[in-house]
Amino acid sequence: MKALISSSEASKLILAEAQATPSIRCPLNRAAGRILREDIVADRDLPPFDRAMMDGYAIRTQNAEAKADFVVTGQAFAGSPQITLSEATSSAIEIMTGAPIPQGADAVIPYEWTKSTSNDAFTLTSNEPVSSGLYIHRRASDYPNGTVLVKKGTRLGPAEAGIAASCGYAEPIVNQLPRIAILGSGDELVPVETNPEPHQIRQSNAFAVENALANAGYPVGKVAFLSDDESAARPELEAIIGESDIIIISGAVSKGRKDWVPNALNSIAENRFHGVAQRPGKPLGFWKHKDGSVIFGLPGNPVSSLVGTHRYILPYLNAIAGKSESTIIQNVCLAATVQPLPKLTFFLPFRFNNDGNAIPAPVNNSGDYASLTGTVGFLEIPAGDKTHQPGETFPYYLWT
Ligand SMILES: Nc1nc2c(c(=O)[nH]1)N[C@H]1C(S)=C(S)[C@@H](COP(=O)(O)OP(=O)(O)OC[C@H]3O[C@@H](n4cnc5c(N)ncnc54)[C@H](O)[C@@H]3O)O[C@H]1N2
Ligand code: MOO
Repeated sequence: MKALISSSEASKLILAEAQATPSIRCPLNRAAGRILREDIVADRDLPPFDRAMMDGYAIRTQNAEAKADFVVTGQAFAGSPQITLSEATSSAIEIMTGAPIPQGADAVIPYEWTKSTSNDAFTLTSNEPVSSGLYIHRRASDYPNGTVLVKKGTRLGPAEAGIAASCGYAEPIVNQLPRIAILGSGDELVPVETNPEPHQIRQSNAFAVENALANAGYPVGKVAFLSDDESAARPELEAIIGESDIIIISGAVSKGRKDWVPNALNSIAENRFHGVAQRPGKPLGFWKHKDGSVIFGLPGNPVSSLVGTHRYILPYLNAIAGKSESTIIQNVCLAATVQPLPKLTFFLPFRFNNDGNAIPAPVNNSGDYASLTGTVGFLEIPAGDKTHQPGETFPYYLWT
């Protein structure tokens, strides 16, 4: 490891390598979680016609004021073209939610406000005021044709997918997904379904990191394990680098005798940094391969791997995807005192209290992943000496 660099410097060096992935058209039903590379523009007024907001009767309000009996002269259904309310006094059209308001009608009275007097007649029984426009969702009252409804750079969540569909975007232009590989390392690791020997542990980091990425919209294409024996593992490492855009190696990046990964990477890729003044996750490293792929070396301790993923890898993925909000980092108020670390940026897990302030929830050490459950993410506390007081604000990152 070289001299430690600061967390913000590490982030800058990583983001300096963030080149946008190509834009592609993707069928809407497979675009969930992708980042829009085009604006979604209304191709018609929203709503596109005056539509009924209740099941009931479309009438002229002047007749309602007279407390007249109404005669039903027709029916209007959603999906049927607009019809006309006859000019005869007291005529009404029975109408369903979503149907076009008949020509000549200016209000919809819900069934609940009426009583049938015969098969095709009713009276008004409610004292509710019936004003012009009642239960009519007016054409263009939400957005006129041509309005940008969702901006380029937005993640396609459920609402955005619905909006894109209603505007005719069957195949919106979105980010192409990078090919991501996660590599675990360490001879102590055994598969999750195994009964470990006393000196073994079940591998957990790849699951945690893969989950974090998948939840954020970045599915992982490959997960593999490297042995601590460099000569056996190195060809596999090189093959995986050759077929991936982003390689995340968890473990074997520190100073142990079997921590061969950093030197191996140094010989095949350019090291941008190795060692960050932070806790947890000090031995974090970052390499750029000449064929364009990037390699993150996450420290193997589970808390360090997860914090590094959220603090550095997800912002990189958001940047290459073109996500516009990726640069916005929110701040939260402390609900309790926090002692910073003198020389290291401190990533401190926390929970929200009922007021939305942060209750620190420190882990025992960076192997203590069980303490993360119940936390929502972590605070970023800069290096310093002075105890921070409740009410002071700090940036935070949420688990995905
Ligand atoms: N002399 C020094 N020793 C260490 C330093 C240092 O600066 N000088 N840094 C320490 C810090 S901080 C960390 S963090 C660790 C990181 O070490 P490695 O990245 O080399 O990780 P490993 O040694 O392979 O593993 C650490 C720990 O995590 C467990 N592990 C690894 N992979 C997984 C996995 N996939 N699932 C679950 N658990 C995993 C592993 O068994 C170890 O217990 O180095 C310190 N040492
Ligand atoms: O910095 Mo290491 O990630 O704490 O154990």
